[in-house]
Order: sequence, then C-alpha cells, then structure tokens
Amino acid sequence: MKIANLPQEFTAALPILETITTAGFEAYFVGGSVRDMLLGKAIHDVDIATSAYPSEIKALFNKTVDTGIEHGTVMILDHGNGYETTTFRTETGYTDFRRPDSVNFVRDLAEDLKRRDFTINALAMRADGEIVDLFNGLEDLDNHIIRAVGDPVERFHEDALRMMRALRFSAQLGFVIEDTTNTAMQAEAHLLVNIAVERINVELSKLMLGKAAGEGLLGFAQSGLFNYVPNIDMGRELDIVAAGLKLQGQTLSDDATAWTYLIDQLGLSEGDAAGFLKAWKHSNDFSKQVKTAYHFIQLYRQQTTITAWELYQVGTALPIAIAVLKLNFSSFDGDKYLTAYHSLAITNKRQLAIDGQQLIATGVVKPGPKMGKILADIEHAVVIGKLKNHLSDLLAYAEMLQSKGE
Ligand SMILES: Nc1ccn([C@@H]2O[C@H](COP(=O)(O)OP(=O)(O)OP(=O)(O)O)[C@@H](O)[C@H]2O)c(=O)n1
Ligand SMILES: [Mg+2]
Repeated sequence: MKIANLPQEFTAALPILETITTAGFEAYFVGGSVRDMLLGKAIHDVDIATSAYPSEIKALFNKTVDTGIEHGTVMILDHGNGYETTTFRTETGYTDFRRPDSVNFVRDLAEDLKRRDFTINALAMRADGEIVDLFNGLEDLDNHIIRAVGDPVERFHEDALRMMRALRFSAQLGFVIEDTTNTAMQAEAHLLVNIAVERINVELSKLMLGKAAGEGLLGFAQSGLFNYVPNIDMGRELDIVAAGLKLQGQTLSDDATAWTYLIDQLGLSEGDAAGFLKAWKHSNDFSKQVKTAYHFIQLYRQQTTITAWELYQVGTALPIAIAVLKLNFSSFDGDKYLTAYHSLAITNKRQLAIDGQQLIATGVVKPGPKMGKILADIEHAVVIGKLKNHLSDLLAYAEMLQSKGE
C-alpha cells in the first residue's frame, strides 16, 4: 500500500528522512502517527525509526536533544518542530514487567517492529508513502481489531501497561480486542501491579474519554485488570460492569467528569473519594474539582432542593456534576441549575463590591480575626440574596456586624 498524498505533518519531516537516507541509513515514520493517518484522525507526534545509531544521528544534524539516548532516542529539532528519532532496537530481559533490562541497537526494521505492542501500532511508512506492514496491521485496522504482535503473553511481560493500552485503544477507536490477546490479558492481568499508578491513570483516563468508553470499562471488568489498580477493591466487578453499561452510547467530555463518574459508580463516601483520588495520584486542583462536583451530586441525591449557597459552593464544578447526574437520571434538568447558577448575585468572592483592604480603609472594621468572619458573613448574605452587592449596603452591613460583635 502506498499513500499518495502525505499529510503536512509528514511532509514537513521529509527533509529529515532524506538527510538520514542520503547518509546511507534507513528511516521510517512509525507508530501512532502512521496509524492515525490511516484512520483519518488528527496526527500528534511524528516519530521516526532509523537504522542509524544515536551517535550517527547526532553527527548528521546540528540541533539534537538527548531525550532518551540510552534507549536510542534522540530528538531532532527542525524549524520549530521536534522529531523523536529512535534507533531500531531489540530488547532483552523484563524482570520488572515494565521496561527491558537492556536494549540492543540493530540495523533491521523487522527486528524493531516485532517488539511493538499491537499490529496497528507496528506499521511503518517510507518517505515515499509506502507502508511496511509485517504483521497484517492494515487488515486489523480495516477490521477494527486490537491484536498483539506475535505472542501476547510475551508482549505483556515486556510491558504490563500494554494491557491497559489495549483497552484504551479499543475505547478510543471503537475496536474489538482479538481473542488470544484478550485471553492473555485475563491470564496476565496480575502483572499490572508492577506498573506505576501515574501510567495506569493516563490510560484509564484516555479509556474513559473514548467514544466506546462503555465497552472499555466492560473490558476493564472482564479482563480482571481492575483488581490490580489502586483503591478498587477486589469484588467490585459488578460496579465496573454497571459503569460500563450505563456509558454505552455515551461519551464523557473531560477527565474530571470521567473520574467523578467512576467514583459515583463505585458509590464511595466523600471521605473515601478523597483517598481514592490521592491513591491515583491526581493533582490537588483536579481532586478539588472532582470532590466539589461529587459533593453536589450527594446533596442532590439526599435532598430535592438545592440552595443558592450550595450552588455558589459547587461553582465551576457544576458542569461536571450535571454531566454525571444526567447519566444517572435521564430526566435530570441540568439547564435549570445552570440558569440558577448564572443568576446568582456573585459567583466568586472577588466579585463582592468590597474587599478586606477597603473595609479597613473605611475604618468600619479593624484588622484582625474578626474581619475574616465579617467578610464571610457578607459573602453569604449577598449569595443568598439577603444583601445587595452595593458598596453602601455592604458597608452598612459590616458596620452592623461590627457593632453587634462588640
Ligand atoms: N508500551 C508500549 C508503548 C509504545 N509502544 C510502541 O511505541 C509507539 C509509540 O508509543 P506511544 O506514543 O505511547 O503510543 P501511540 O501508539 O503513539 O499512541 P498515542 O496516540 O496515544 O500517542 C506505539 O505506537 C508502539 O509501536 C509499544 O510497543 N509498547
Ligand atoms: Mg504517540
């Protein structure tokens, strides 16, 4: 198969391939960019594989960065673009199930392609657009199949994260995982304990945002992989299955919504949700958004009316809560809450017509611990509509609070 018109991302890199081949080496586009081009999807990073050794690449180009030179990767900088260029390599020894004990540089493309994870990721493309397809990756792309290259057990022993990648690609692309690959995932799922939580997090996040996230979660349950990730107890299979079934035909728009959805489906207490987010090594800001959205969801479940103050407190996490509630209650009217939120007198403390500095400047309130309390009372009174957000009203109110407290 030969691609007639290469997308711009590739044509921009052609001079690099030419420099390498003119020097007598081989060079190909490989991996995700070739796969995504064939699928007609947006192309992210254009990766290059070459028979040239890192030292030979560095001798050919003026500007390079050693991004992973011990594994054979050098980044070539060219007109503001960076191209990860990796020497063909074989790997040996996977005692920790996540990376090779050693890599060996080789001159043969086939050796390099056969250690890659899935057939659709083991395609290479020459500068002239000719596709090198040694493992029927093109056929699998056509048939929407995720299939390990060669023996799936070997591939998963080389890097156990690949099992999560299989689920992630199936969810992103709407592909089915081929039987032998799937069986190997069930058998080797336990190896996932060797993988850093951050890396599993990235894959589970991508899975949940996939167009076939529901099927991806069903695969997460069925493979048993969920048993080997942080803070999801053994025996939660039915919760994951339920999460997957509910998501079929639906998509989640962002990471915060996805993780709030997962926590909600697991039925965690708010305290456990906090521990869960920590165990998965989410950032503090991200966790705060999720916890705030989840708190609102709990309030909604416990009571029928939501107060203005509760809306104010959910703040920018409201769309997350709404998206998750919509998945749970088909008749949930999210617009009602958005409208109510946008008609609040203020949605942020900074929108108050006065701040602490000004309060002190007017002489109404003396600096000290009381001032924080007075400001908080003002904020609350404005949000619930008891007090107008006008400077004169706020000053009068502050004066009243101050004299009352003395
Ligand atoms: N555990 C892994 C990770 C990567 N690869 C190989 O390295 C390529 C690039 O890896 P990466 O960028 O992580 O994945 P992509 O397939 O490019 O997918 P994405 O679109 O998410 O970048 C893959 O296509 C695959 O050939 C692999 O064999 N095993
Ligand atoms: Mg990539």
